[in-house]
Amino acid sequence: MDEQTRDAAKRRASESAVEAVSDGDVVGLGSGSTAEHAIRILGDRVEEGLDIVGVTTSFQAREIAIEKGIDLTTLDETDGHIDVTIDGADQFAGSDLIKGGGAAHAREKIVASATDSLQIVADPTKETDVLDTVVPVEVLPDARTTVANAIRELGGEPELRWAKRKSGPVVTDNGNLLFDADFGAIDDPETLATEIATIPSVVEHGIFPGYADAVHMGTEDGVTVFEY
Ligand SMILES: O=C[C@H](O)[C@H](O)[C@H](O)COP(=O)(O)O
Repeated sequence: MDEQTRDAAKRRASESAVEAVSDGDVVGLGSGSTAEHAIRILGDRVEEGLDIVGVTTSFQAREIAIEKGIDLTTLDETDGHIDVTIDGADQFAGSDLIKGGGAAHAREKIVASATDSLQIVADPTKETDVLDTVVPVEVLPDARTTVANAIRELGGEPELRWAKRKSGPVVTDNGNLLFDADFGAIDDPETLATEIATIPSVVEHGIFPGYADAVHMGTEDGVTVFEY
């Protein structure tokens, strides 16, 4: 699938997911290139009269939402409740997800866990039978060596994520560092999720076991919707 076809598939997935949003909803706004389509489409609907407020998951999502004129709020103001969230994923195996390719997974998990209905938008390159892409792990900077050792003890190979146009590591929106940890095929995502979460000073990791309520997978000529 070339980049243009893939981008069109991402947009089709987003058009489908936006149908899950109703007037009056508090909407979680995800991060990444696929969720960007969804935020832009929602912005167009708001201009046509759709009445929603958004809760953003990253600096990126906030910038796009502001540009598109979507009113924003916070989880503190909505009593920790979100009706529907539209977000992307790096991989999905049924309702199990790996997220954080854009380093936004900590805020994304806060928003997802506060959400009644998590709608995932993806293109076909994200679908897999068994999760096997790297797991992003956000850590407090002082703990990078101890967390790296603990990841190795769990069978993973951690690599500090390096910035592309800066000499040094990626620093998350929360001011932390990030490992991409290669665990190979992850047969039991729920157990690994719990094990990584219990490492001291891990802020959040990118395994979202059983989180998706629906995955909208854009294809070359349509959309396949998986509901869980
Ligand atoms: O941290 C980033 C998020 O988890 C994204 O939703 C995920 O990486 C998918 O991004 P994209 O739609 O650009 O592939």
